Amino acid sequence: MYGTLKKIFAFAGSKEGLLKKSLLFAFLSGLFAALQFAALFIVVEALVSNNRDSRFIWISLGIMAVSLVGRIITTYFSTMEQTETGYCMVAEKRIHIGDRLRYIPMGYFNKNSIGNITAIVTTTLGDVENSAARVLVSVLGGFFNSVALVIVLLVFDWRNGLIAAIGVLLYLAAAELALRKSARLSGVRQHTQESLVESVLEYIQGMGIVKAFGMEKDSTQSIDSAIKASCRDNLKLTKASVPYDALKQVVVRVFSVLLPLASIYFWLNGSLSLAYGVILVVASFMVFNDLENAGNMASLLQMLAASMDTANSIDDTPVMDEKGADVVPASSEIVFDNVDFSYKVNGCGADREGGLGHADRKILDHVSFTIPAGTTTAIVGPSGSGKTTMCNLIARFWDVDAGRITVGGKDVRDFKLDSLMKNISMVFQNVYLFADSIENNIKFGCPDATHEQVIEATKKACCHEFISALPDGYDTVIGEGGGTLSGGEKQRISIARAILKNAPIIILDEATSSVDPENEEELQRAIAELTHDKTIIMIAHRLKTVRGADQILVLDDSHIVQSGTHAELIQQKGLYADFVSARQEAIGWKLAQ
Ligand SMILES: Nc1ncnc2c1ncn2[C@@H]1O[C@H](COP(=O)(O)OP(=O)(O)OP(=O)(O)O)[C@@H](O)[C@H]1O
Repeated sequence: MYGTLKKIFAFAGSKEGLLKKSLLFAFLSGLFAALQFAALFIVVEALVSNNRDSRFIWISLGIMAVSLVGRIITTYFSTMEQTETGYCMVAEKRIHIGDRLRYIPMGYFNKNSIGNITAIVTTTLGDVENSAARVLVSVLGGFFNSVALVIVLLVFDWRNGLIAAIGVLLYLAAAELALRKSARLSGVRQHTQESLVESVLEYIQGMGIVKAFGMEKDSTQSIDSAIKASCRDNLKLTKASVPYDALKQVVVRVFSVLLPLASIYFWLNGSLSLAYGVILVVASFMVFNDLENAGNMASLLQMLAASMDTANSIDDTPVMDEKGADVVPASSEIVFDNVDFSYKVNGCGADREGGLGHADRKILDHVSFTIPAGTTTAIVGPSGSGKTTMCNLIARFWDVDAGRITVGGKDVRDFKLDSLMKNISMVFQNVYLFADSIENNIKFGCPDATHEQVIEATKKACCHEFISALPDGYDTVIGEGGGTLSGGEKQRISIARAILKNAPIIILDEATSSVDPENEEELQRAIAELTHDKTIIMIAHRLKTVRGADQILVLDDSHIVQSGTHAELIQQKGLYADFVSARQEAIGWKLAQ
């Protein structure tokens, strides 16, 4: 139990002080409660000795009043501090996780699916938020109070005190056994809870496909089994604690009877006064009442500890930014120097410890090339050859396994991610827009931009007109993922975002999906504005774009198999010429028009 309590204090982080304050108030509340005991003693002794002096009644009432007011005030503050601790420490943790995720290699998101992370940030931390501080204060407060009462019993009559102490120790032993038993099961339950959230998310996200293929019935199978697993593990956890709960009950019941019986016995044999006897009978009920409350809460401790372990597990993932510095590169030249890269099947891309597992496929094998500053480089190659991966490595979504990638002569691993990304704008094929206003989506990489700057960017990206025509214009809130806009509109908004950011390097994944002619023309104009005077690396699908590039890199089978201008490559026999001649019938990549 000590380890679990320590974990909660550590989890509280900068809010540890608040937690301690809350405990202090709970402890004071216990002391005020014990005052009732003194008041009662005064009354009982007056009754037993037939003392009719009303002063005793007034003193007793006065003590009772102090006890009551003291309890109300201390309980109020203890509850307030608990609530604040719960919300604040979890808010801190959520922000910390959010920050950390920015610096974790993308491979982590493969291993730990989005559902898993969502479960941690919502349900797992929700449990901690609502109950960690309350449970801790109730458990520790309860134990403090019962120990304090045992001490009082020892002072009044050591024999009764000893019996109570044995009862408390036996109860604590049973509670510790219960905690140990639930430790393993709590972890399993935590895992099934995460799987449940994961299945629900997947079910909702895949609803469109499910409907399109009429698979509604089959698609619920995974969610059904996740619900059943969650139910099974919750039951297992509860059932596992039943014998220990019963044991705790036996201890409480036996000692609750034993203590008053002992007081009566000692009074009958003349070794205890009547007043002491009555007080000891009352106190014996109080000892086990507090202990029982604390013990019931203690069974939640292990579940909370498991939740905290899960939330902390994100901290164990190595981040990419630890050695980075704020670098302003001398130029926007990009160099791949003997780069090797493969996705790790059992780890993330940045994990370079284990070498290649048997199922790891090398995506890049000793790849070297230079993209001079201010030029356009088109990457072409069959589907799955690694074009996107190559672009993502420049932005350090993953780290290379061997060799190095430099920007302006500096290894990208020497940059802080923020300072690297100041130099790069990425325009993806699948645009993601946040459930926020159009203006905020455009300002995403540049939050300090003015409205005028946003309009200037949208005019260049050919999207000002359609945005202005929307009922709320730039304040229009778009659905999550940009669901309420067409593909072409989303693409142009993402280009406006990149224009506003004005980074010297543009990584562009050209749209393959057929855009209608009107959109197509506007899209090309937007791209021309974006890429003006920049260093561009693009995954090109259209022959027109490829032709205009200063350099074409043909990627196949983990190597750059050809490089040069269109005119040079078309002269050579090879993959590029084959692809150009195959045109529309191209096997994996399309050169439209
Ligand atoms: N996150 C990932 N984890 C594991 N393997 C991946 C991951 N992303 C891509 N791959 C694999 O790496 C290979 C290269 O993928 P990549 O997306 O870079 O190719 P591409 O040339 O851009 O393909 P396309 O033209 O179809 O978009 C593919 O076999 C792909 O399945």
